[in-house]
Amino acid sequence: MPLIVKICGLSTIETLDAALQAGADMVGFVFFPPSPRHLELPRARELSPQVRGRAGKVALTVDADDATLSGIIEAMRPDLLQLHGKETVARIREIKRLFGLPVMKAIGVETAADLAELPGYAAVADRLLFDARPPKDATRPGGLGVPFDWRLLENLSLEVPFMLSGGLAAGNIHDAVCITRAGGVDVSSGVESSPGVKDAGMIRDFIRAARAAETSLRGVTSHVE
Ligand SMILES: O=C(O)c1ccccc1NCC(=O)[C@H](O)[C@H](O)COP(=O)(O)O
Repeated sequence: MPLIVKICGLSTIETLDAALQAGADMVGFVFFPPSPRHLELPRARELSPQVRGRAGKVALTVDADDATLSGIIEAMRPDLLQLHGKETVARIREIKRLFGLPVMKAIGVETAADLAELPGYAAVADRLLFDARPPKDATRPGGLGVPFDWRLLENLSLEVPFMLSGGLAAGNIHDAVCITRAGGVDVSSGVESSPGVKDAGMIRDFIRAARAAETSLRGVTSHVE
């Protein structure tokens, strides 16, 4: 399966275009007011048609209520809901029932103990996203540009597809993919010149490096088989 590359936290026409032109498979939009990447609904409505079947549109929320989710879905018609808060298995089941959209649940990882909750989430989510567990005093639960110990995911066997995020950048994506064998990678801070400000050149470099990592991993595995 080809590596899925997701660029998250896009908020301008120019950088969204850079991600799409460079071949991003998914583009993410953040709906969380304390975030420097937060999008208001009119802006989401404006950017959404630009994606038009060129990539999967992902709406990222944090413990959003039904009315908030409904407004976002109406504004941008996402292909996937990324739930990046403390949503329980029961809440995910309810969101899927109410809105009929696939869900990617973010799991914060710092130690092996954080993987204990995986079976429950894997049973209900369509995808999982492993991100670094945020510090207790963080102002947001993700998009902090901090990696975790990828070796915790080594030899992970899951029925559901999973993606990797947290502090990824062009310079470390090769090791991240080779260690975790993740089916997808997700970046935000690593393609920004400052928090919330995406850089078109960094987006292109990241996608190029991710494709190179994918090719090199394929070479290794086909050699072993
Ligand atoms: O980006 C944010 O500001 C954000 C706010 C609240 C929850 C999640 C958030 N971002 C998550 C992501 O952008 C990605 O899924 C991923 O965590 C990338 O983070 P990073 O590359 O470490 O910035």
